[in-house]
Amino acid sequence: MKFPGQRKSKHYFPVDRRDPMIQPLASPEGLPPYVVGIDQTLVDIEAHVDDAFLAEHGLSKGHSLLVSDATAEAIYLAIKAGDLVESEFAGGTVANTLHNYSVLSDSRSILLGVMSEQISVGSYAYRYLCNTSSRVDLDHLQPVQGPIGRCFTFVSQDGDRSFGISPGAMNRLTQDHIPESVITGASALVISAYLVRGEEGDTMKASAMKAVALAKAAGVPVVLTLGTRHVIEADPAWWQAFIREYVTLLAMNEEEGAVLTGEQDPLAAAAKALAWADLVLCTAGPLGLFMAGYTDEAHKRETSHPLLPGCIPEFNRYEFSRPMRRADCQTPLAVFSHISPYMGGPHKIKNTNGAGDGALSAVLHDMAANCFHRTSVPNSAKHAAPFLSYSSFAQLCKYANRVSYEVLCQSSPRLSRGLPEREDSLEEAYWER
Ligand SMILES: Nc1ncnc2c1ncn2[C@@H]1O[C@H](COP(=O)(O)OP(=O)(O)O)[C@@H](O)[C@H]1O
Ligand SMILES: Nc1nc2c(ncn2[C@@H]2O[C@H](COP(=O)(O)O)[C@@H](O)[C@H]2O)c(=O)[nH]1
Repeated sequence: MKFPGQRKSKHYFPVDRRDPMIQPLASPEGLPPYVVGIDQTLVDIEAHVDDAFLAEHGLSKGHSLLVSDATAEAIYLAIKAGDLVESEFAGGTVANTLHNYSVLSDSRSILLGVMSEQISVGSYAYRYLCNTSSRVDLDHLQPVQGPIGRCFTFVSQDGDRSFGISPGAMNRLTQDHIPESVITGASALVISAYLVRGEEGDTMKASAMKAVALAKAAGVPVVLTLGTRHVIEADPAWWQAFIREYVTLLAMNEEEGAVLTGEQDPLAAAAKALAWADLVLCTAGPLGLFMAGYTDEAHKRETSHPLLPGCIPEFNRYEFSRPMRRADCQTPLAVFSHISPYMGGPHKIKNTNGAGDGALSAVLHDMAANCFHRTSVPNSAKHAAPFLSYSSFAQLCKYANRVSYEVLCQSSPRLSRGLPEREDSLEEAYWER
């Protein structure tokens, strides 16, 4: 496993070097960690359109809506006829996150979902497989009759994107394709709110529920990304109860946070969501991102950064602490952190698609690195308490933000490579410009 972000030596732990303190990895528990995720397998078909096109096809700007087969066909014909298709690339919010996690960490992740049984060269299923990192293990995908999903991704002139989803067979994952040992052996289980959005007869929701129940019983952190506000606003109370019951890490953007919590301010939304989740990542577009979580009073660490104003005054005071589950804290202390976009954001944003997924993959990488370090160096002072991540809230924000920046600089939501090797430390890259 590659370390999350290049650091100065004081932060560096030599997981790939011989070290007398490192215990031999003899037991099956000592195998390298992996992250497992469940997603609707779909391909993003990107087209640049104006707002009139969205209105004509009943799409909602900035959101993801299901479309009927007839609408999908009309859209497809229109974008082909207008020569508007920019790219066709593997997508799916969880699959993007796993792909990016694997690229960043150079480690294995496992994707659960469906895949067309018959694949011909050039088909969407073929493209999906070609565009997925070889570090993402696809061996557990369920073979199905019929096509995977299509996600028409419309990029507007202002860079905003809207999705029209033609599901195909993407919601047909059945419970017998949720292998118990794969879930219980993972460093984290990643799911999205999209998984509950199906039609009569779809089995995806029940399969996802089986997985989260297994993860909870095994103490595996469940990571939920909200995906789009439409799914949440249909029943915020159901989601609050679901998060309280199952979710360790909640990832959302400020819009999704607003419908879940009723709070427009991303910091206030993150703080409110702490009533249900242990750790919250709330991205806020040009405002950067916020993290909220718990640490034990005994392990709190004060920041050396300037204290920030906000709806919670000096909210970042303890951002040098490391996140813990609330139930693992004797005296839980709520901790908050914020970071503005890396370098103020790219000079030119190519595509905001997947910027939030990118941030989440960085946090997952840090969590998995923590599991790896715990197994490799169990006596390390780093594991004096059951922390959820290797790094502090402040450092997690920095890394997540850095990865989002990388996604904004390219046209696909999936990283084509890891972070630049010559970036000696995140700090230096920040301050040297
Ligand atoms: N317009 C922007 N300018 C600078 N940074 C941005 C911009 N939009 C997004 N980002 C960066 O990408 C991250 C995730 O973006 P966001 O749009 O909030 O996620 P999502 O894709 O989930 O809606 C932000 O936290 C920020 O770091
Ligand atoms: N699994 C699903 N993924 C979806 C759906 N609608 C959109 N998406 C994917 O989201 C990413 C962009 O993520 P964001 O962080 O920028 O919002 C994109 O690649 C789409 O494939 C869906 O219904 N299900």
